[in-house]
Amino acid sequence: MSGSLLKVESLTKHYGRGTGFLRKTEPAVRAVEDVSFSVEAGETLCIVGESGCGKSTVARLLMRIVEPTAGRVIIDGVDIAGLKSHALRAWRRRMQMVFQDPYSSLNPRLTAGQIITEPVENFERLRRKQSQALAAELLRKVGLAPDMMHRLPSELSGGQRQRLGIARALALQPSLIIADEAVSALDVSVQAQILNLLMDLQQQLGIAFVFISHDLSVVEHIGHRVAVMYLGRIVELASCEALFAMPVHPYTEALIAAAPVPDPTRVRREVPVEGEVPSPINPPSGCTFHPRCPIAVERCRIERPPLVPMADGRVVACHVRAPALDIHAECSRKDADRSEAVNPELSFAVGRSDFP
Ligand SMILES: Nc1ncnc2c1ncn2[C@@H]1O[C@H](COP(=O)(O)OP(=O)(O)OP(=O)(O)O)[C@@H](O)[C@H]1O
Repeated sequence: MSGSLLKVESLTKHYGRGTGFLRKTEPAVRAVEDVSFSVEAGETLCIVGESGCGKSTVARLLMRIVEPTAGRVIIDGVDIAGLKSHALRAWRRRMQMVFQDPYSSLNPRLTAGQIITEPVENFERLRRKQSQALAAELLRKVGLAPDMMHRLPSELSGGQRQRLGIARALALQPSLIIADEAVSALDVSVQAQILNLLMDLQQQLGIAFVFISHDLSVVEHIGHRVAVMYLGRIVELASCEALFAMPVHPYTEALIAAAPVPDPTRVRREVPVEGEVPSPINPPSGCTFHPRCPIAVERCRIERPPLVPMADGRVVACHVRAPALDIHAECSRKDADRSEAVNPELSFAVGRSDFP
């Protein structure tokens, strides 16, 4: 995985809550805990999970809008934590963000043309003709007429504004775009247009996406791989195809079962997930999903399950469905009994790992 465009290693963010009543230090919000993944050039990695599971905090950590409590974000081999202002600015050209709300994320006083060219003008001076040509080119790229460059955001529809947000993100020719709920505020038909536009741009320009969404139908449409988050942690990371065909973690299974099925011929198992999402201030012991899990066993209450690589390349954190093997104990047993060449139980654990 050394050639990954983006590598995230054990990323953790605890939001401090300062001192409260009677100067007692209030416990931190454990928003993101030990999150690791990688993204290849031209790939779309989706991050899904219920509200409050830490998706947007991951996005903010990737963009260095907030500082991590621990862990590393490495882009093209460079750890962004070590970058000082000049290098950080240069690096920011490579990673851009598209936000959920196309209404509030665009400056209402600037024209579409100024909005698009502003990021470039932060780095270099453009002549009037150059900026007009750039705005026209990028508007065309996102399916808008070049003469829209003279309009204000208030004169555009929701879908047109989101296209404008994408054009702005493209202006610096990034290799990675972080899209945080980028289509959630749009009508379903406009959502499909924007998703198709993002996929076309990926094909043409080889851009990678980290696509954050709570909507599984959107993820199934656009994703190559999917990371499922629960209470700040990744519980399953798999190819999109494998995840939807056969979810392994009981939380993934419940999320997919709860999502509306667009195809009536496709039957999904009913897997109810009961109870509320616990607080990230005082998360449950062991597997944090255990209080809501229909298949939890005693071990789940005590021990946190590690992410275990499976034969099809996915990683899953579940004591029941993906039990971690004690490889050392297994090897000693094998040394003692050399008559058996291959252990069929061990073979499942050898697959492509998403650990950096
Ligand atoms: N600045 C902050 N200070 C304290 N706690 C925060 C802060 N930002 C987020 N949190 C908490 O961190 C946790 C994760 O929040 P985050 O916004 O990352 O979740 P999310 O999965 O993106 O949710 P949503 O889908 O609702 O946007 C939540 O419990 C949230 O309340």
